Order: sequence, then structure tokens, then C-alpha cells
Amino acid sequence: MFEQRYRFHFEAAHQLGVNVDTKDHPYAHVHGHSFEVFLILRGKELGPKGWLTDFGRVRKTAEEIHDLLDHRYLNDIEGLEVPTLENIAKFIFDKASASLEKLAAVEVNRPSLGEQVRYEA
Ligand SMILES: Nc1nc2c(c(=O)[nH]1)N=C([C@H](O)[C@H](O)COP(=O)(O)OP(=O)(O)OP(=O)(O)O)CN2
Ligand SMILES: [Zn+2]
Repeated sequence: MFEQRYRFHFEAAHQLGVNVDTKDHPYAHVHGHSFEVFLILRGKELGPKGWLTDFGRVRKTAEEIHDLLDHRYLNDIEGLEVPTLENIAKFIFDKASASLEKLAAVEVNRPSLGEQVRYEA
């Protein structure tokens, strides 16, 4: 089995008011994070080209998702009204899998906080 990974970053703001009991909770205030994303592709066979998927294609998909999320207020994006790492990972998986047939998983991390989430279909 081969695994291919592509990493990109984006910066965005959000608030998680629905996840906490009081309006004063820090999660309920609009704040920002740096997000690290991995697109993870898997396959058993390489085919005649000797690769799973051209990294150029993976990069193009990553750039489209980056442009959708970078410097945005995530709560305003349809499908990301509750922008936890978990929901962001699934959102990215659903978008990216439309153009990357071998996409197997998406990881979304906040490296400075040691927080990591992985979504697999
Ligand atoms: N399972 C999850 N738990 C939490 C998530 C999540 O997406 N999935 N998200 C959050 C919030 O985004 C929160 O802002 C993160 O807070 P915290 O880890 O405390 O880090 P800070 O932003 O407070 O870190 P600073 O160093 O103060 O900037 C919470 N839980
Ligand atoms: Zn947060």
C-alpha cells in the first residue's frame, strides 16, 4: 500500500458559542487560529506513471480549499456553522474527494496547541 501526503496551511477566525454554556467562555468569543491540513491519498497500485496521483493535481485542490478558508470567518461558510476541527476535517474531505479519487483521509491540526483531528470516510 502506498500513501501520499500533501500539507498546507490556512489562518482563519471562528467562535464556538454553541459548544459552551456561557457567553463569557473564551471559545464563544471570535478568535483566530493557524490551521495545518494534510490531504492523505492511498492506493495499492501505482500504474504505468509510477505515482498514485500527480502532486500537481493535489496542490491545485489544496489551493482551491485554501482560498475558500484562508482569512475567513469560518462560521459564515455554509457547512461550517460549527467550525470545530472535526467539522473542518470533514468539510475539507468532502470538497477534496470530488477531485481526488484516491483521497483516504484529511487531518486538521493546530500544531502550536498539540491538537490534531483526522477524518476518514
Ligand atoms: N474536540 C475539539 N475540542 C475543541 C475544539 C475542536 O475543534 N475540537 N476547538 C476548541 C476551540 O477552537 C478553542 O479555541 C481551542 O482552545 P484551546 O485549545 O484552549 O486553545 P486556545 O485558543 O485557548 O489557545 P491560546 O494559546 O490561548 O490561543 C476547543 N476544543
Ligand atoms: Zn478556537
